[in-house]
Amino acid sequence: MCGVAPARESVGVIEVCELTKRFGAATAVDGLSFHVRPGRVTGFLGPNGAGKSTTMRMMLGLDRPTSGHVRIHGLPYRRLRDPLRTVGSLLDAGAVHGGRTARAHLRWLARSNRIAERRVGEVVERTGLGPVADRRAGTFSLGMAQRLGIAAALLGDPAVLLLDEPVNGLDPEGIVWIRTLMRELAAEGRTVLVSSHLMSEAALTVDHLIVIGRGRLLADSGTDEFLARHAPAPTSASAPGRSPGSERMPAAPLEEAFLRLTGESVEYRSGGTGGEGR
Ligand SMILES: Nc1ncnc2c1ncn2[C@@H]1O[C@H](COP(=O)(O)OP(=O)(O)OP(=O)(O)O)[C@@H](O)[C@H]1O
Repeated sequence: MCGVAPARESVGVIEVCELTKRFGAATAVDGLSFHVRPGRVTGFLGPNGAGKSTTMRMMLGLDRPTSGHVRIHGLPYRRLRDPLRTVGSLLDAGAVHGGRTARAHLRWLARSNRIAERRVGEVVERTGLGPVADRRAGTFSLGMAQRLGIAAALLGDPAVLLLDEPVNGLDPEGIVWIRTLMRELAAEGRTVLVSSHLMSEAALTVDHLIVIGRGRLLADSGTDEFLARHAPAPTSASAPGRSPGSERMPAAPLEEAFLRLTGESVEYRSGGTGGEGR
């Protein structure tokens, strides 16, 4: 899994290889290895504190791994020639200069990353920011700030998107919108990695699941396979629908399987040798 893949097999792929991050005595990420592939929405799931944000920060070169590495398109993030045009990310929607208008913020990002100015209008349109684009970002609701963060992520027309809890702060209409957008982005052939601590939310959107608990990999499988393997009992739910925004998977059994799996990991850790990890 951690070998160097031929360049053509790395296009759009995020390779996480034996990744570990310690903060002092605490282990936030513990020997994680998985691949995220293009053309589908991959859910990155785990309970609060499982290590999702820390892993995503290492993908973006914002945190340095204690050991192991991440490659995107076969390279560490810092060695990508045009990072914003390769990887778009939404980590902290609040990280915008509050005194600038949304449009000015996007223009500034475009200019400083050699991105064509016309992309600003395109992403404002795609994220529904039109009516507020000329307002100062400091006055935005959390939902609008989320949309601005997503507009910034899409600005460079990147092949890879990393979205950390993108539904946070969105109202029901916004949630349906982001779900549909993620499915469209995957259908365009992009790699979409979206973190959530709610399986019920992810179940409606993702094709593939990476589940972690206490920094360790618990599952890496398609949603159908995950359900078959971990759900407690067969359900009468019909086969998953595939149209954007529709009910894709029976959420309740998936939620139950997720709680069971992550619960087991907590039990295993606390009942283990003790003193290890966190
Ligand atoms: N800078 C830091 N210094 C110390 N500990 C940290 C730091 N960043 C994260 N941690 C710890 O690492 C662990 C993993 O945190 P992380 O934020 O990656 O989890 P998460 O899965 O994203 O959680 P959530 O769903 O709550 O956002 C937690 O125990 C957290 O307290």
